[in-house]
Amino acid sequence: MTTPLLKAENLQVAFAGVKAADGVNLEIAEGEFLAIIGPNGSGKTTFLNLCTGYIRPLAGEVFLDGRPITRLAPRTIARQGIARAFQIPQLFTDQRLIDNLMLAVAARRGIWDAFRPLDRRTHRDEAMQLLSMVGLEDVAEQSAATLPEGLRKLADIAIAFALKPRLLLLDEPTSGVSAIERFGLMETLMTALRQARVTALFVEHDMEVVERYADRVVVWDQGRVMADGKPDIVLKDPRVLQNVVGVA
Ligand SMILES: Nc1ncnc2c1ncn2[C@@H]1O[C@H](COP(=O)(O)OP(=O)(O)OP(=O)(O)O)[C@@H](O)[C@H]1O
Repeated sequence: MTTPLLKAENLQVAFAGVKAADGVNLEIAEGEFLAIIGPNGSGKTTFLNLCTGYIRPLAGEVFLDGRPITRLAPRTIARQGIARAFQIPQLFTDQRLIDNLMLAVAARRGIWDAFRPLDRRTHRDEAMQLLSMVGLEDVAEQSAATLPEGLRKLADIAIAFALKPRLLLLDEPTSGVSAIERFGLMETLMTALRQARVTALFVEHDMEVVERYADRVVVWDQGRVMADGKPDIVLKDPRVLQNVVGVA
């Protein structure tokens, strides 16, 4: 049997008595595109925080490629291959887009290289390649502040790719993006993931996006996984319809 890329085993977390993870078990295979859905406050973001080391569980383990990462620092986990893109893009808005990308490349390579003229050229080339992966090469010189939300989301994804991750965690990639732009953003994301051979997990509230793009959907409820399977089956489950989709 092949080792899953990510494995969560019996994760437990409580905040002031509220169980944000109440025995989470989940495996993600290499190459999967997995959606996490669930009501507000059910523990989806907490799970991403556990995988990236931002919070530590009271009990349980997270394994990357069979090796425990649960108690490692977030930057160590990032270096081992887990990157993250946020619901609110994490950009330096007073900087040009290309500068944001060059900083991300420099952070991976070792920041001091960025100040040597020769290395600056390599950083710039890699930054442009990352921008072209998500179709943003034409706005590279623009200030990040001037970009619409959909393009900022793509820029944040390009920054996550700068880490050369094996697993990308995305918190609501389509939130704040107009209905018209949503599918375009997802198409670009899917192409970039395939091209870079990156496995991904995304938290999503838009069921049309989940149905159209996810290979598998995992449903969270009160800090637990309540359903797990193919979108066309899970999204028809009456319990899921009632608890998550809001249709009785
Ligand atoms: N740092 C924290 N301190 C205190 N309580 C927290 C913290 N993080 C999460 N919680 C609580 O843990 C529970 C799970 O929150 P979490 O953000 O993981 O849910 P979620 O499913 O991502 O919700 P949403 O869909 O609204 O983003 C909630 O009751 C939340 O208030």
